[in-house]
Amino acid sequence: MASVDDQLLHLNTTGCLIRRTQEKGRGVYASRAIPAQTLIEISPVLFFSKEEYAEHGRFTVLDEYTFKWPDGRMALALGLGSLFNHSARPNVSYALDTATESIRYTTVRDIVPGEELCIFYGHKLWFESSETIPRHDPADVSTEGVDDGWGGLSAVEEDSSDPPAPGDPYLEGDPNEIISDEDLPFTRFKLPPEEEELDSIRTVEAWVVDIPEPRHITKLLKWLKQAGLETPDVGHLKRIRKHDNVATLLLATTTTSPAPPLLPADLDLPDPYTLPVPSTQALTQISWKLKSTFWPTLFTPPRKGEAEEWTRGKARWAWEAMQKAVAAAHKARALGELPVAAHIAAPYYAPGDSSGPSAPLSITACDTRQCDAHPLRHAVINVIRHMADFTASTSVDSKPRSLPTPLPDESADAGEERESETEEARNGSNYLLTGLTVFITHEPCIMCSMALIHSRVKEVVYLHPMPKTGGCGGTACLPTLKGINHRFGICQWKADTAAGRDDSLRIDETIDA
Ligand SMILES: C[S@@+](CC[C@H](N)C(=O)[O-])C[C@H]1O[C@@H](n2cnc3c(N)ncnc32)[C@H](O)[C@@H]1O
Repeated sequence: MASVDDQLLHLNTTGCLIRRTQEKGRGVYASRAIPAQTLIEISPVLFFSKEEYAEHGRFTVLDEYTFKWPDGRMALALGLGSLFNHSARPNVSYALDTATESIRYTTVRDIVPGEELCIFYGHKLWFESSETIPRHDPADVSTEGVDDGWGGLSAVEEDSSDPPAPGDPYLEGDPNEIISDEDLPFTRFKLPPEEEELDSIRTVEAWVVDIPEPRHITKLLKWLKQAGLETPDVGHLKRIRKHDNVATLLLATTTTSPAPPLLPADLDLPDPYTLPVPSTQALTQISWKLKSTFWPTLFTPPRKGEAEEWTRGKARWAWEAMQKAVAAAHKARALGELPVAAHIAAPYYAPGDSSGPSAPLSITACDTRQCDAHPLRHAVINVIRHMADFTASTSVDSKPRSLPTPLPDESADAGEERESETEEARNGSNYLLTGLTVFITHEPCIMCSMALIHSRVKEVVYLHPMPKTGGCGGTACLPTLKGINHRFGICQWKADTAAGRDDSLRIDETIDA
C-alpha cells in the first residue's frame, strides 16, 4: 500500500509513483486503485541514430533503457516510460505512436493500490528476471485478464543476431543450391485445381448493356475509360461478349457502381442489367471453359517452373523459424498454457540480395487462452494481431492501436477523416500479411485457418497435424472451400525431422489449436 511518503512522490495525475526495490531498482507503482483500460502515461521519445548509438550509446547505461523504434533508430522513453519494469504477466500494455513519437501506456486490468505496474519487454531478456511466476492456478484465471501478455509489440525481434538453430541440417553448404522436395524438412500439399465444377465458380454481379449497333462499340470502349470504369476488379474479363449476334458490353461490377452507370445519352442504348460474372481469371482449361459460360474470361495458366524452388539457404530459414515456434510452445507450456505457438518469419532473401528490408522483423506468439481467460486467444490469432498491429504502427497513417475503436460517426469531421485515408489504409496493405509465411506448432483450427485467409498470408507450415479439428486438411481445408477469395500454400513438417519428433508438444486431438 502507498505510504504517506509515497504520496509526496506522485509524479502524474493518474496514480503512478516511483519506488525503489532491492531486486529491480526503481519501478512504477500504483498509489491508488486504477481501473482497467486507463491511459496512465504518455512518454515522449528521444532518438539516437543507428550510428550514434553503435559508436556511443551502447557503451553507456542507456543500453539498459533503449529499444528499437520501428524505423530502425534507437529510442529512449522519457517521462515514466523508462521506469516500467518487466513482467511475463504484464498489467500494462503499450502502443508506439509513430505520428507523435511517443508511447502510450494503458492498464490491461484493474490495478489495486500499491501494485507494481509492469510491461512485457519481450522474450529475450538481457538480465535475470526476479519475478517468480507460479504455475498457473485455475482459481486465479479471472484476475489474470492480461490483454497483451505473450508476444506484444515488444515481441518484435530482429532476426540477424540469432545463433544457428540446433541440429540444423541445412547449415553447411551453398545457400543458393536448389533443394529437391524430398530433401525439404516438410511436405508441400498440392491443393486441388481451382473451380473445375460449375457450382464451384465464384462470381460477382456486374452491370452489362446490349449494344444493338456494332459501330458504337469503339466509342463505348473509349467512354468506359473517361467514365473511370476501367477498374482492376474486371481486369480478368473481356469487355465484349458476342452471343447470338448480340454484342454485350461489361460496364462495372455492382461493387464499383451500385447504381446502373449513366450511359452516353446520344447513343440511344437500352437500359443496363446485371449478370453474374467470374470473380477471378481461369487457371486451368476446364475452369476457363466453365467460367466463359458466364462471361468471356482470361486464361492464365501457371508457367512451367512457377512452383517456387527452395534453396538450402531458404530451407535453413524455415528450419530456424520452426525452431522458434517450438521453443515458444515449450515456454508457453511451462507457464501453464497449451503448448501451441506461431512464428511469422521475416521473408527470406538470398545472401547478397539487397532488395530485402534493412531491419527484417519476425514475430512469435503463443496460445494465451488460459492467462487471458479468453476463448479466442489462439496462437495464430495472437500472432496475426501482433504483426498487423506492428505493420499498421509503422505505416504512414499509423494511429495508436490500443485505443478503443470509435463507433462510426456521421459528423462532418468523421467524413473528412475518411476522405484523408491513404491508399494503403483503403486497400489493407497497411495491416495485411501478404507474402508472409507462418510457422505453427500445430495445424491451425478452422477459426485460425479462416483468419489466415483473411490476412492473405502466403503459406502455412505446421508441425503436428490435427485430424479432428484442423482447418488445413484435418477436418476441412479452408483455402479450397467455395467462396473463399484467397488461397495459401500448406506444408506439413516431416515427422522424421528433429522438430517433427518432438512428441512433448502433442495435445489432445479434439482441441482446436
Ligand atoms: C528500463 S529499466 C527499468 C527501470 C529500472 N529498474 C531502473 O531502476 O532504472 C530496465 C532494467 O530494470 C531492471 N529490471 C526490469 N525488470 C526486471 C525484472 N523483472 N527483474 C529484475 N530486474 C528487472 C533490469 O536491470 C533492467 O536492465
